[in-house]
Amino acid sequence: METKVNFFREEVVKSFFESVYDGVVVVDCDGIIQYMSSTYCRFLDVKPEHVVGTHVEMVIENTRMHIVAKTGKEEINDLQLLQGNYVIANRIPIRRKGKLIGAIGTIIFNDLGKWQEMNVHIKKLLNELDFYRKEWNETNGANYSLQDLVGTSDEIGHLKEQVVKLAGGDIAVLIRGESGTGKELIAHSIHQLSERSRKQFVKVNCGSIPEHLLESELFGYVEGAFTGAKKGGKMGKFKFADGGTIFLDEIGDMPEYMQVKLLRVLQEKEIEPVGSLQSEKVDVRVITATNRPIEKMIERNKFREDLFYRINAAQLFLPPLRERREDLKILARHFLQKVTARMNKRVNRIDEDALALIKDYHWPGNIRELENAIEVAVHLSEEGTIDVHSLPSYLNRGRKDYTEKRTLKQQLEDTEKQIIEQALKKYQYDKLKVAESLGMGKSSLYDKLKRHNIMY
Ligand SMILES: Nc1ncnc2c1ncn2[C@@H]1O[C@H](COP(=O)(O)OP(=O)(O)OP(=O)(O)O)[C@@H](O)[C@H]1O
Repeated sequence: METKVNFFREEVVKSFFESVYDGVVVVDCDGIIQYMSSTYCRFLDVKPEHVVGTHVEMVIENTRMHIVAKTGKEEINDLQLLQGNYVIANRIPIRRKGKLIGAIGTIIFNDLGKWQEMNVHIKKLLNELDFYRKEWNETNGANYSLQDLVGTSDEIGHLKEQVVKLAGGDIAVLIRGESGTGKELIAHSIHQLSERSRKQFVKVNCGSIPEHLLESELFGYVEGAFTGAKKGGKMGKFKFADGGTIFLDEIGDMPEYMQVKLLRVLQEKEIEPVGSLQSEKVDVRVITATNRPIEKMIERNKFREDLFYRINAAQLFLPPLRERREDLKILARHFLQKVTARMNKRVNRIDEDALALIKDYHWPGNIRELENAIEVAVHLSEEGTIDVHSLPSYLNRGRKDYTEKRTLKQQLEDTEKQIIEQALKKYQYDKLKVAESLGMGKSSLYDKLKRHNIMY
């Protein structure tokens, strides 16, 4: 009688599992499958006798059964990607006399037609969510802070001190430096450290927005402002950043008519959306960045001097990577860690020859170029080590050209050019100061500027 009841009980449980759920799996506390319903086996195209005794991760993709069987924390209505589609998964721990002995998991995808329809809908929504999340982070979030600024050189140390000093208060900061030196990272850090950090950080790349759209992007527009204007109008970036910080990247690329409008906004602290007759107050801290020689542009009437003084209450200068070579090693290692974590590939060494090559190269694209080079190297590396062969070949070529094909005179000329360019940047293109700092007369400086074809 007892065996009959047991047999009956087992059959009831099995039929229940088979009819109510589209898939049932039971694992022990080590994640080993003890039971899998026949519908689940059919769905995964496996045989029950092959899966029992196997670790669940070997059979079911994206499973978390072994985790629930370890932690004892149930997971209800989780979306799990299985065979290219999402199913609803429940994972419940099994306990005997209070002791965790495994877990039971169920999945539902019931009416296949309906479910596929819903799947398409879910995937579309998840894709959209992903897109908006990225977009939001890119434009509205200060994703970096001062801790992300890697480097042990005096230049970086000094820069960090300046950032801390300038962050508090509402002073307008102009960040200068070649492309890829970390200007955006500094802008994020200033915002993060300021009293405005709980409000928006809004980035606008003045160089990449088509000229005719820039005004409405920055200041917004009202309904009916122009053909194609959205119903209800559109909020501009300045309004969006209200209470927070706006980062105007590539300010040197701002068209001249917009420079006038921007100056007015900075002076009056109010914006006028396109098509509106009324201005609106905004409270925004302005941080700008450029890699262009603004002083020279002012001389040529390409940039307004009054705007320059508005945005330039304080200035931070980011030296190019080739001028702080002592940071190269630590930066290369930093990017190695970052890239391997993202790619899930184990590469934990950069050998001495590869490091020497990295230190020799002149890095015209600065830190961004270094980051890309390390990413390539991680892809190409073998046996967990980056060597000279895994680094992009142009690093090698650069060194050969430089040392083998150039005469001493040419190399001295190159160095002279580099020193003058650095001094020009340091003294913001004030030729008198540059000449003084280099111990030469102004006319001799002009001769060299011409000879080296340096723009000034
Ligand atoms: N000191 C640093 N430590 C770590 N990462 C850095 C550092 N400086 C820059 N980076 C990284 O280098 C990349 C380029 O930096 P960023 O975009 O801030 O440069 P940028 O000067 O604003 O460039 P662009 O002028 O082209 O816009 C980013 O991925 C940034 O995180």
